[in-house]
Amino acid sequence: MTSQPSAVGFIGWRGMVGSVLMDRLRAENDFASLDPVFFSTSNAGGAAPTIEGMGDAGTLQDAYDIAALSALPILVTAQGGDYTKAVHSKLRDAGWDGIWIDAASTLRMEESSIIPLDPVNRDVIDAGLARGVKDFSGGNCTVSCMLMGLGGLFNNNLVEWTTSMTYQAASGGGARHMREVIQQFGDIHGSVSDHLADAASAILEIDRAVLAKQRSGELDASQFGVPLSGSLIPWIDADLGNGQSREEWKAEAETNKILGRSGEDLIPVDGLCVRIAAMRSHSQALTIKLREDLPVAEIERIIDAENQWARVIPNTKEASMQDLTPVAASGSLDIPVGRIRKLSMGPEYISAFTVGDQLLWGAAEPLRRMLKIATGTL
Ligand SMILES: NC(=O)C1=CN([C@@H]2O[C@H](COP(=O)(O)OP(=O)(O)OC[C@H]3O[C@@H](n4cnc5c(N)ncnc54)[C@H](OP(=O)(O)O)[C@@H]3O)[C@@H](O)[C@H]2O)C=CC1
Ligand SMILES: N[C@@H](CC(=O)OP(=O)(O)O)C(=O)O
Repeated sequence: MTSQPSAVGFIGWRGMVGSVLMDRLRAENDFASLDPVFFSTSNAGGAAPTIEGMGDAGTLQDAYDIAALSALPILVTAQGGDYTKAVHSKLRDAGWDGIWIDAASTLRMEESSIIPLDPVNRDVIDAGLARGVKDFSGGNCTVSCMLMGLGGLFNNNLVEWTTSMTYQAASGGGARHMREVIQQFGDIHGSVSDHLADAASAILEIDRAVLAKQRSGELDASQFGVPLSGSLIPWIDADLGNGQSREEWKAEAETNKILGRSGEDLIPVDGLCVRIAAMRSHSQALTIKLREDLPVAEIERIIDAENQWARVIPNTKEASMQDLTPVAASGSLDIPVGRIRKLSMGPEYISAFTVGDQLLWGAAEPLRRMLKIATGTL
């Protein structure tokens, strides 16, 4: 017996996160068990995206039409926080009790919501569904990628505390930020290309010219505020006024919410979040205080065994350079975890370095899998 496809409304499907989600849904043939309705905030009445094997795609519905949205049992949105703020409470106030699956942070820390990352917290998701939770907000990209890599240590209750120092890609800001980084690199190159073509030209002269360009105010820095290419920005998201950025605050708050920990069980997680000119993979260097002194080989085994995506990279120069970089991780669901070694502070202190595609496990993939859980296909 074949079951009926599940009706699902998609909002934000053509944005950057939404496009990655659509690619993953297509790649996994998920539309075979879905009856999708596509919405738009800007082009209602336009043509809906074509899905192979599904016939006429029909037209786009108005993403602000509460009645049209309410007709569906599941809504998936990657439209953004402003959209969630504008629509979610209207839907609930109108009595809609469907499942809301969201990429935005707006509802993430609400008591009524769960942060889905099922390879790490399937138990939390299932318990939530059983008690009637209806709102599922995907986690912060850095947090989700960190837990996908190091979930084995957390879920085996081995982490006493951790610091995470991040190296976050331009994509975390959005599509325009990615373009800005490439444009800046191009403009900087253009300002010294004559010197570069001459192998005999003095490197300090090139360096001076690059710096002059970066400081000239001529580079378009309208997205990041200051030049990022050939530099970095040691602050991400809002200033909370206590010395901490909002991105840094999310590390502890969201990690513990994902793991279902609170009160005395809360694991301290803190560090600095830094923007670098990588494209779409976030990296982070961790110092972890373990609850016990375990051999490195056992730590590696626990990390590797936790899920099919966490992949231990041997702590060698060659392997780290080949397999533990944003270039290596981008476009892949694998989460490489390397540089695992004991630190000189004591036998329970280890380092680790992990990289993850922030548009896959950091944004789209937890939503895709939550949709499958909600429709009973995972
Ligand atoms: N960027 C990231 O790294 C992450 C983002 N998120 C969250 O996901 C949400 C969406 O982010 P993101 O995908 O980066 O946002 P985008 O700006 O890429 O897309 C958002 C919406 O903008 C509209 N839009 C306007 N012009 C265009 C265009 N030229 N191409 C495509 N879409 C266009 C589309 O709406 P319409 O079709 O209705 O016009 C689209 O759904 C945010 O809430 C963000 O917080 C979560 C995790 C990571
Ligand atoms: N703030 C993240 C991206 C993001 O959208 O995060 P969040 O989903 O927590 O708002 C970054 O800039 O890399």
